[in-house]
Amino acid sequence: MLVYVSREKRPGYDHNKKAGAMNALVRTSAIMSNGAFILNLDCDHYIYNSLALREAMCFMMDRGGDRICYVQFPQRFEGVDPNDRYANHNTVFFDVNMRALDGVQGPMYVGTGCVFRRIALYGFDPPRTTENSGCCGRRKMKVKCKRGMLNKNAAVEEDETEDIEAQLIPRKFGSSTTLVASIPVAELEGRPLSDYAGTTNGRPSGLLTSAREPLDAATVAEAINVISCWYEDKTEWGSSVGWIYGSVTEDVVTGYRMHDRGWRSVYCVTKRDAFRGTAPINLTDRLHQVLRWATGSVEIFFSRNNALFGSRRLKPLQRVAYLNVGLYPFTSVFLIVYCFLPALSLVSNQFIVQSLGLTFLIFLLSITISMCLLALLEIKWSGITLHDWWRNEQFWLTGGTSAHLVAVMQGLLKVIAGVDINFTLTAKAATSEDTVDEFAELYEVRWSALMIPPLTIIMTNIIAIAIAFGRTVYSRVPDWSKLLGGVFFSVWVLAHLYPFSKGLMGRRRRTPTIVFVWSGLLAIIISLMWVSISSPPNTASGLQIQPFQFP
Ligand SMILES: O=c1ccn([C@@H]2O[C@H](COP(=O)(O)OP(=O)(O)O[C@H]3O[C@H](CO)[C@@H](O)[C@H](O)[C@H]3O)[C@@H](O)[C@H]2O)c(=O)[nH]1
Ligand SMILES: [Mn+2]
Repeated sequence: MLVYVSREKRPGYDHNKKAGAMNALVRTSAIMSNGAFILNLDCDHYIYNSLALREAMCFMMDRGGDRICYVQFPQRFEGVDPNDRYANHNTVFFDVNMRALDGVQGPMYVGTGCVFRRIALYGFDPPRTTENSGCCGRRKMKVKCKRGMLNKNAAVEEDETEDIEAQLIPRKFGSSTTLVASIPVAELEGRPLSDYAGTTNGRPSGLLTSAREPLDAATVAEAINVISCWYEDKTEWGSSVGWIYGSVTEDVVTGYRMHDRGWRSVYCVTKRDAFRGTAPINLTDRLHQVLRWATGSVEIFFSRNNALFGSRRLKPLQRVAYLNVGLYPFTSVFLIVYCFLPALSLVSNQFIVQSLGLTFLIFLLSITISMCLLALLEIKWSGITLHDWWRNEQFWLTGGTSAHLVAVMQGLLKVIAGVDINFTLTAKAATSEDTVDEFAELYEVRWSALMIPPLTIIMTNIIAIAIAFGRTVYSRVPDWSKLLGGVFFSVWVLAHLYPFSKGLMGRRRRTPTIVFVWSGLLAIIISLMWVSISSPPNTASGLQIQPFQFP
């Protein structure tokens, strides 16, 4: 059965974007087919490997699979330039971070390519879970969750509480009795088979083979009723049932709520990509996409979805992972300081520490070595290429100094002054056959204020190098090794921002070098001016310049 659904939208009713659309779909499909499992794909993604669905079912239907809320597949993209200039494939995220999360409590939900268990979406608890307490969650307690209205074999004494729960149902799921009646059915059909030794409340075999009755007019009318725009009024849809509203990254929040209830999720990487989609390859679009994600993260940090307030069912490491999701945009502040520091020390001719002591060198060395080992481990373990990793590092700095910073400021504005956050949909690449260059988008330069901080960093570092160079050349005893040491850090920053500067140059591939030569010349001229201005006035001849000494 294929049904195309278009929900009702009206002025005066917030349609809640994607989250609202998904909730409407969940309800209307409950009436029409009530499948126990739901695949969610974005409009810019498609199925590339139909067998992937079966793999998801294997996890869900396996013994113990009834505590899995969703199976997430990696996002893979088409139409990205072969050099992957702005790390659009997000390889490090999808092949390192998400795979690592699979060993904790499960990967985050990333919005597309995800198979859900229907009743997990309804905001129910998993059948059983573990509560962690004590230091670092070392004390564990197995919990069998009461299934509330789902528990059909409830003891007679519980009848009274069930009645109360039954009365609350309209408040939770809305007024449709058909919808409410479909919930226990979906729960039963989603269970693993009962003939495993370990399953206590499995599904009798053959249950799913029974024929479905064709839709009658009454059913269709009910299916339309549940997607009318006032259906959600005074219900818990969007607050604790279904996709959660009010965030620009509704996916992370929705997945978090499930993990918080104690559900597990699974990451499934198939040999042949399960799904494929498009990604923005233009610098401006990419920066705006990252801005939206980072803004969502800051929002999460300042909301009740901050993992610090999570329940005890969240595994300690999973809590740390979600904390990181909310915190990472804030690192931009430090990142920006780090990008200006090399320039500052070149200009002022001072290193960040007064003297290079042994302890400092040991610290520096051990941190550097452990970071290198970490990178090596990530690359070896996940099988990504060095190129993928390097692109990711580069874009981390580009996004970190631009989008993340703006996201933090936007988030603070929202929290302190209540200014609302708008976001633009991620631009979809226009794939027309007649364009000569497949990656024309890549070279399109569209100005955005987000580009100012990285651009300033580039300029400052180039000028600083020129100043230091000029000073060393004109000093009586040139200290070249010191210059080299200082320049190294600046060049390291510049190397990270190379794809960004390429993005500003537009189409002609020759341009970057020319512009670099020009900006280099410009910076040297500025530096010479600086040197002549700052030369002390009491020198005898014109060109004699006092040597600069390490303080
Ligand atoms: O009013 C709306 C707006 C968006 N969508 C859907 O939301 C998807 C995501 O929007 P897109 O502009 O493609 O954003 P991306 O940055 O590509 O999306 C990533 O990030 C989003 C926010 O975290 C997730 O929702 C997505 O699943 C994830 O692919 C779209 O494909 C649509 O299917 C709607 O259904 N209704
Ligand atoms: Mn998209």
